[in-house]
Amino acid sequence: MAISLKSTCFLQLKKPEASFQVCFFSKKSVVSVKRYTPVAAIRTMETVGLNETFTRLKKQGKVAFIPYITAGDPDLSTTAEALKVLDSCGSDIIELGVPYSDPLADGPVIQAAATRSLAKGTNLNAITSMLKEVVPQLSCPIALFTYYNPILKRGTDKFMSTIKETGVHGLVVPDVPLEETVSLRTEAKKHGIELVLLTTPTTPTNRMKAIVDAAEGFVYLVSSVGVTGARASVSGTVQSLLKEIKESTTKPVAVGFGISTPEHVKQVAGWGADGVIVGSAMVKLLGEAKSPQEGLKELENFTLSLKAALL
Ligand SMILES: O=P(O)(O)OC[C@@H](O)[C@@H](O)c1c[nH]c2ccccc12
Repeated sequence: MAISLKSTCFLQLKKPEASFQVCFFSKKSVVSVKRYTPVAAIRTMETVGLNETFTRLKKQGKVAFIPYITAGDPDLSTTAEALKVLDSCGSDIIELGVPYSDPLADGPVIQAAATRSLAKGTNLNAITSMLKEVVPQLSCPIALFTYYNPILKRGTDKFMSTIKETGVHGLVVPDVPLEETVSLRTEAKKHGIELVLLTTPTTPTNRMKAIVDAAEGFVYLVSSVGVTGARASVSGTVQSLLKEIKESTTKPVAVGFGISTPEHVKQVAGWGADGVIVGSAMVKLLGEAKSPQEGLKELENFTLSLKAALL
């Protein structure tokens, strides 16, 4: 028996111990086929967290595909649809960026997306309202992506409780210095939020080890110095960086920055990454399309092409 999970449907199985096959379709082509027993299917419907997602994928010998998009670009209703498209095309975790006025680590594509989104009036309250509607419809966990200032403005405890209520599992804060992560980690843990930390090619080994020890969910390895943005190739140093990090932890390591083609995805997965993150190339498709519908269609095709590189 094969059903498409695009429509929410509940199977009435006469024999609860029976298992059934679920095909995940997109554009009438089967993206992946999974066999479920009713309990597993129900568990899958309730999204598991970041680390548990990596554990499940590792058991299957798979690498996580992790797209990033900026909330509110071109608008929040399109973001809601984009999350569902990314999920149905097989994303394993989705990074959702909170637009910020001074995105110092972002390149021109994501900076422009943040500017467009802020000009539309996007704010954290509108994003959390949208997420409360959409997260229950997703099968993969969300990691919210924000700079540190919006957290400080709202207050760390209030910020964490606010995002927890939306069903978000993870948080990535690219500009929080390691020394200031103690309070952030305490509040995140208190609210059951996995705080992802980043290490870069220029991070000294001892500092990298401290970052890796403190990271929850996964370790984000930034592939190259500079800001976010699609690059013609991914730096070969990623392979040795992954080896060095994996010698000091069993935590999953996902690689981001510059990855923008199926070849890049396959290459980084082949170097031993547990996850591959693609942001600017996704954001560009959505934010610069002639219409939201066209952007969503391009996003779907692009996501399937990148996901296929991991199947
Ligand atoms: O855009 P890229 O080069 O594909 O890199 C991923 C990146 O967009 C995403 O993870 C991200 C968005 N903003 C960031 C700021 C810092 C580090 C990472 C990010």
